Amino acid sequence: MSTIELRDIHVTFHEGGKTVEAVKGVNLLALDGEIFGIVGYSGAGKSTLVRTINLLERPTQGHVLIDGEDVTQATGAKLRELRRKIGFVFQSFNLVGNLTVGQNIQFALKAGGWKRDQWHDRTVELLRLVGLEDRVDSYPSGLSGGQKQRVAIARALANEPKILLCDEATSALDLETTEDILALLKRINRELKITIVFITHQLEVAKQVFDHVAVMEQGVIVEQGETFDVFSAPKHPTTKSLVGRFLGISLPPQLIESLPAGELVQLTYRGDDALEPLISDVAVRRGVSINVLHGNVEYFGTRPIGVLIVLISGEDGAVRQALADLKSKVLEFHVLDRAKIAAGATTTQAIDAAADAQVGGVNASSQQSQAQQAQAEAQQAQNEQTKEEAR
Ligand SMILES: Nc1ncnc2c1ncn2[C@@H]1O[C@H](COP(=O)(O)OP(=O)(O)OP(=O)(O)O)[C@@H](O)[C@H]1O
Repeated sequence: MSTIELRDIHVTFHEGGKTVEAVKGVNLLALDGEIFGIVGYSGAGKSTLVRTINLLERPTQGHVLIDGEDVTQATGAKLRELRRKIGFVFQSFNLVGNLTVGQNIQFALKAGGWKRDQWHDRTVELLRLVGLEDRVDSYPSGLSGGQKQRVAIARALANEPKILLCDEATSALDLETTEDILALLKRINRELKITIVFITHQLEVAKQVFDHVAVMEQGVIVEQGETFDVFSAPKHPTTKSLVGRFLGISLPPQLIESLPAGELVQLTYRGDDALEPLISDVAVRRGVSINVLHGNVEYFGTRPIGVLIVLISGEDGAVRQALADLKSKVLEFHVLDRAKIAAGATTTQAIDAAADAQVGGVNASSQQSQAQQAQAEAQQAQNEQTKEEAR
């Protein structure tokens, strides 16, 4: 097991006269034996950051500490030793096509200084670990995506690393194969006590295996903490958007036309909170009707996060009070733009549209009050001029 600490990491690229600050002052601590996830949209700087851990990318500034030792300046034998301690699994598997499965693994064993007479037993041991002992003589072209990734994982474990870095390791796989690979990585993490840093844009992955998670955007970590805490109460717009897209449930556009008048609202809540009694309580107390139109619950580890779309109808003042009651009790509360959904938008787009309309409304009303004030000032100037003329 190993801890990984990144202190104030910066990575700046200079390319074709342009400067790209891919990572800007990242601090991160992955604990001994945990699975630490980094999530974010494409271009956020995740790959660049994770590559600084084994110095495939040298930080422009900052420090990389493995088990408390500052390795940032490691070169030569020290660097080779560091890389041996850290396995790497890529999205595209990176197997050598003209070598068999066994030879791909032996390539790593040779690089790691294993004696030739140890290769066979070690290869069998590794392939057994990933459930592919019968494919030692197959070529990568004869394997499925999931099998290729299993071989890549076996190869990454060849030199008994203490740390495994996974860069979008499941992004090229279908859902079922993703689950198999995640289960394998989880087993490796627990049984071999290997610390894993896993980067992905898929919350489907994050929710299943990450102990802690950091959310990255434009080279900085915008939020980090225990996975359930971060995703059940997202604070930064990027985290909200990732969660919104993941939990987002859509209403069929045709449904909107047949809905009675009322406010359409999306509520996100901790799935172990009792939301149904709350909804009926609010409905009775405020004298409104609240219809549940759609719902979804996702488990982050063993803990659920739920999302519901409800329609609240009744007298205007009562609906406003009901909205306020619900807003104070849930994690996230969004009024949906009905027109957008009727036009085929997802609920995430409808939330954004409603928020824009609100901002527009504020602007519009402030523009209106500015116009009223200008009119009042003009009227006052006119009055004073009239008084002046009268004198
Ligand atoms: N070698 C490089 N030279 C110049 N710019 C680079 C280099 N590597 C990455 N970048 C830039 O750094 C930024 C972050 O890229 P990075 O690949 O780390 O992001 P990411 O979050 O991993 O995204 P993706 O999942 O799409 O790879 C991008 O703007 C990218 O174009």
